[in-house]
Amino acid sequence: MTAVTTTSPWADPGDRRRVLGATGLLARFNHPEVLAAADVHVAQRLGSLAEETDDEVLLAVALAVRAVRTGSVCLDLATIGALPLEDDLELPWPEPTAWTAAVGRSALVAQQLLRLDGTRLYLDRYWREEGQVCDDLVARVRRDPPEVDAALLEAGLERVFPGEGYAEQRDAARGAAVRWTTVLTGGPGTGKTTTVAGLLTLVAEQHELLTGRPPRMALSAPTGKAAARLQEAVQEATERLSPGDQQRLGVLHASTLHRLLGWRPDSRVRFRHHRGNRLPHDVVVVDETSMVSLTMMARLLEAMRPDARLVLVGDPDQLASVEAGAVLADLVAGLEDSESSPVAALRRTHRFGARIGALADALRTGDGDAALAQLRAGGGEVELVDAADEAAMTRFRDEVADVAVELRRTGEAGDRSGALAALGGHRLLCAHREGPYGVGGWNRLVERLVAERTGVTHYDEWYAGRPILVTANDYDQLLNNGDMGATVRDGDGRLRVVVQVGGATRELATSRLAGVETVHAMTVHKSQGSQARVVSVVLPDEQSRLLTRELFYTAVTRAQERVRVVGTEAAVRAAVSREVQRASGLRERLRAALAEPPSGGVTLRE
Ligand SMILES: Nc1ncnc2c1ncn2[C@@H]1O[C@H](COP(=O)(O)OP(=O)(O)OP(=O)(O)O)[C@@H](O)[C@H]1O
Repeated sequence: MTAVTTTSPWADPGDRRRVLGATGLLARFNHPEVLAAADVHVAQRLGSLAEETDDEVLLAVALAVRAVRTGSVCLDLATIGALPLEDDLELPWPEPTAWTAAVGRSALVAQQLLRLDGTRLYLDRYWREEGQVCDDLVARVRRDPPEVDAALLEAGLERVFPGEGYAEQRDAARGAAVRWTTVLTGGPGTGKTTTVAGLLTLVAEQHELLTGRPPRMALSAPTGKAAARLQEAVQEATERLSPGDQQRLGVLHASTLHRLLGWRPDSRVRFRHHRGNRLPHDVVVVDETSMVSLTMMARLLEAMRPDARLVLVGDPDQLASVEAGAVLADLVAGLEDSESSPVAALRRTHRFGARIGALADALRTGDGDAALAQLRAGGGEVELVDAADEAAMTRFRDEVADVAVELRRTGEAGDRSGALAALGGHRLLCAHREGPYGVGGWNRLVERLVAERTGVTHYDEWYAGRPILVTANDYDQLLNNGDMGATVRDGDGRLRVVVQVGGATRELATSRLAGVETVHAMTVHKSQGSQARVVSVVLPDEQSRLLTRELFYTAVTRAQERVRVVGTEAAVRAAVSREVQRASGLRERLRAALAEPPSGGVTLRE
């Protein structure tokens, strides 16, 4: 059976505060495993606003606040009582049917501070956003398709995606060319970016024929790092097109979704572009859509012109957004079975070896036996290092230290390209930040091993060979949260940091870098959207709530050539069987809406 965790890695497991004034069920559930103090406070506040005193209703409110805090869009009253808790914590969960009825009678629901849909309970804002995403998408899917010249399209498809090797991408692009909305999914290396570049050429060709001018195209991604990577990947894919197609596309720039929609100094969730001031673009591509939250998707959809094409690209099996929602996975599940499905799935891998692909597939489908079989099959591309085998662990630590020693050697010699090659050659990924399996512990261990080997200790924050991770967007230095760099010694003895930003290399004085951390090891969450030749994944203890299928899959698929998993069989099985489930009603709303006949010309909300 599949275990389910609703815990998000962004929940605050450290919040052990208890609310002194809490009574009844709120006090009972105010436990680090369930309700944080903030959840209780919000429930008390809303309760007093609406003069709601029912203990079970107030518990539901606090749990709805908790749900959003841990990545869900809503709270499902029917299933929340089955939440697996550590320490076999026994809690007096209300009986779901009576509980739902009590919530339904509440003044909070009557006053629309909360919304109840079946057994799903929402804070009003998320209910509205989910409804808006559903309505806007259904309207887009049902809109009359864009005009295309079929003969020109077919000729273009044959030119851009020639032969059997591109058949899957050709089909995906053919479908996308005749739709306003496309959800293009696929694991790493399945050719998504190649498909996007080819599709944009074809769309440009059609647009020019129809309007006599080139289309306005926008490339975007949820983070600066992902946007830089998208721009680089599209550039590379474009270079493989014919000169005529390259000219048609021109030079495309990518930006963050926030920047595309237009920052507003007065709001984090409202933008310059919205339903009353739509984006001017004819085509908008969003990469890494798995990292897009429900709120951001709502803002994007309302800012899109109905007659502009939207291409959402991503891998729905990866970890979802930091904020509430698992929108990409919901869109795929909610739309893929409909007659007018805009989902195009790429399955054939063009990049990594068969073994990594097979391991990723086993993880994606939750097949623990197949995952272990791949990990134990030998051959080097995929490997399991048994955490209980001391000799194997010593070898592993030595190999990790080898990378750091190479960074140190190249860094001391001022060898920029050597240092960047060492940095990009290997990535050590952990689930946790701290603890015995965490990033902090590994960083300290590696520094100690390097000190033992080289005799140089790391008392200073900066040292030649220090690998760094940029942890906040730095607009002055044009650095993105997630960029990585290596510290090298200059001819004059001073330390400099070389950072790979997109396709270019930048060099900065250490004093100019504010938000950085040492990155001999990094968390899987931070590794999202980046890749390395060799990846080592240190699995935490099998009890760890962070150990999920999505986390494991995301980690493994960062590898281009080789992946090494460090852990026990029990940890591998625990990871594969534990899926993150974020409660949301989006997929059901989409299915229900698409199952209904169109109500005489659906139009986009104005
Ligand atoms: N049909 C194909 N035949 C051969 N090689 C291909 C094909 N499609 C893409 N490739 C190559 O495979 C690699 C991965 O392609 P691409 O970057 O488009 O995939 P992706 O899904 O966007 O990858 P990711 O999201 O992991 O970066 C590239 O080197 C690309 O040139």
